[in-house]
Amino acid sequence: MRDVAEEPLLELSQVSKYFGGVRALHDVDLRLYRGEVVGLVGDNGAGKSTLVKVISGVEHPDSGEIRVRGESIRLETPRAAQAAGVHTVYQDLSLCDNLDAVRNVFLGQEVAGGVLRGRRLDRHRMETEAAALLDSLAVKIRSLVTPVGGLSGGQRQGIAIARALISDPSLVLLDEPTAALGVSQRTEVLELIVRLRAQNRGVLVISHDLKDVQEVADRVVVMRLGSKVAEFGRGDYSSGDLVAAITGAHEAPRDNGEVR
Ligand SMILES: Nc1ncnc2c1ncn2[C@@H]1O[C@H](COP(=O)(O)OP(=O)(O)OP(=O)(O)O)[C@@H](O)[C@H]1O
Repeated sequence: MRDVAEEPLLELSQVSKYFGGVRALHDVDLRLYRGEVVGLVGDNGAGKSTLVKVISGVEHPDSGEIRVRGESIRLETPRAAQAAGVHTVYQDLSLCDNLDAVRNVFLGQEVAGGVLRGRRLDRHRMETEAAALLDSLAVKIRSLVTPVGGLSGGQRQGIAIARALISDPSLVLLDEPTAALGVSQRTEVLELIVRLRAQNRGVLVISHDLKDVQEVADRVVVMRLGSKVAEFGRGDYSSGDLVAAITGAHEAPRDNGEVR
């Protein structure tokens, strides 16, 4: 059933997480809907990674509730998160440079002897499916059968996202997808994000790059010291507003928005 009604795909209520005496997350509320891109920003140590880990089943909240499509759920493991339709692409992408794009797209999902969702997969079928996934993201790779080590950062991100799409997740979490990329590759990756949204998935993007976030996000959530401190809709904020929320300043700095 399609939930075109306003039921959030993902809803966090009052989620807190401690590491010993460190309060990494404090009563965080977050909603994510289908077909929207939410940017998650904050200074170092703000709690972004912890939040992503909690949503991806890597860490477990000490208190609070997580709902997926309205149902309260315990995301005990990354596999449980994936089964709930949540897939995370981490910054390191976890690609095997010596393997080709097809093998990378299926990496870790062929463990049961090439069986995917109950179907046995042969190489030909894997090639066809990998090509279709990459196509759906408009990722252009000259050859699917050469090692991915020599591909551009944008293409590599495309392959990692294609791999995420094998399980047809409704929510994709991207951890710093544009970090360390040149201008044209960043544009490619922002286009990938737009495609994920067009596929009616929810997308949560962690980024330090406020320009990228402003460009691609329908909403921006700002974290500071473990708490969600602000939320802005597209077009409802300036760069200065974002910087002020991130740093906790009451007024935007006047010196070109440089973050200290
Ligand atoms: N495994 C851990 N053990 C102890 N403290 C942790 C652990 N993971 C995170 N923290 C602490 O929790 C707080 C939030 O960290 P987190 O990594 O979530 O922030 P972040 O916003 O992702 O920062 P960055 O942008 O630097 O990655 C920090 O004070 C951090 O030191």
